[in-house]
Amino acid sequence: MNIETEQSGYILNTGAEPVLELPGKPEALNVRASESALVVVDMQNAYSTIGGYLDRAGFDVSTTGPVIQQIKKAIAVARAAGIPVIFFQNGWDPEYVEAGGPGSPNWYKSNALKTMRKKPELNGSLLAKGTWDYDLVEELQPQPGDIVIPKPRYSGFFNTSFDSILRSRGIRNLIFTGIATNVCVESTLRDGFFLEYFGVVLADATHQAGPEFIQQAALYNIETFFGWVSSTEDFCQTFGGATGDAETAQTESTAA
Ligand SMILES: NC(=O)N/C=C\C(=O)O
Repeated sequence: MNIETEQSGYILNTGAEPVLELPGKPEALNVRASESALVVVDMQNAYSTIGGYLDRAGFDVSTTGPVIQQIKKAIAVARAAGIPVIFFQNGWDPEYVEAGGPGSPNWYKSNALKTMRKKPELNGSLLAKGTWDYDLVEELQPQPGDIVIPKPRYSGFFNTSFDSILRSRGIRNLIFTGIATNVCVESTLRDGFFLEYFGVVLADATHQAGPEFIQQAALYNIETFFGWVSSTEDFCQTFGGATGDAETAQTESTAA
C-alpha cells in the first residue's frame, strides 16, 4: 500500500512478483514470497532440550539437535527473502490460570500439567512464562522484524493474534517447522486448512512427540488430507536459491 499517496484497499501484492514453485508432496505448490510466512512452532527448551518438559514427561528428545539446525537454515533464508518469521511460544502464566482448571480438557490431556501433578516439586517450572522451560532455545532467538506469538493451547489459531496478523499482511501460505509434528504443528496446520490457508511442513525441520512412526503418520496425514510436505533444502532453494547456509542467505540479501 502506498501510504504517501493515501491509496487504500487490498493492493498488498503487485502481481509483478514471480510465482515460485516449492517442491513438495503430493505435488509442488505455487507460492509468492509476499504471501508466505515461515512458522516456527514452540522451539522452546520444553520441547527440544534434555531437562525440559517433554524429556521430564518421558518423551525422547535426543534427536532434536539436527531439527534445530534445519530450522536455523530456513529462518536465515526466510529473513533474507523478506518472508515473515513467526515464532510460537506455548505455555501459561506462572499460576497456570491460562492452562484451565478441572473444567478444561487441557487439565486432563496436557502432559506438562499431569507431570507436575505427579511430581509436585516440578510445579511452576514446566511451560510457565518466565522460566527456562518456556524460553525459546538459544540457537533460535527472534531478531527485530520477527514476530513472536504466545499461545495457550496446541493450535496457534486458538486465542491468539495469529489469524489477524496473517490476514492483515495478505499471507496465504504457512510454511511450518518446529516441535511437535503430531501435536502443535499438525493442530495449527489443520486449523489453518479450515481457514483457507495453504499449509506446508518442512519434514526435516520438525520432530514428533512420541515414537518415530508418529512422525511418519503425521506427515502422511498432512500430505494426504490437510496440506503439503516439503524439505528445508527445497524451501531454501526456492526462496534463497541457496542450500540454506546462513551466510549465503545473508550475502544474497545484502546484494539484492
Ligand atoms: N508444541 C507441542 O506440539 N506440544 C505438544 C504437547 C504439549 O504441549 O503438551
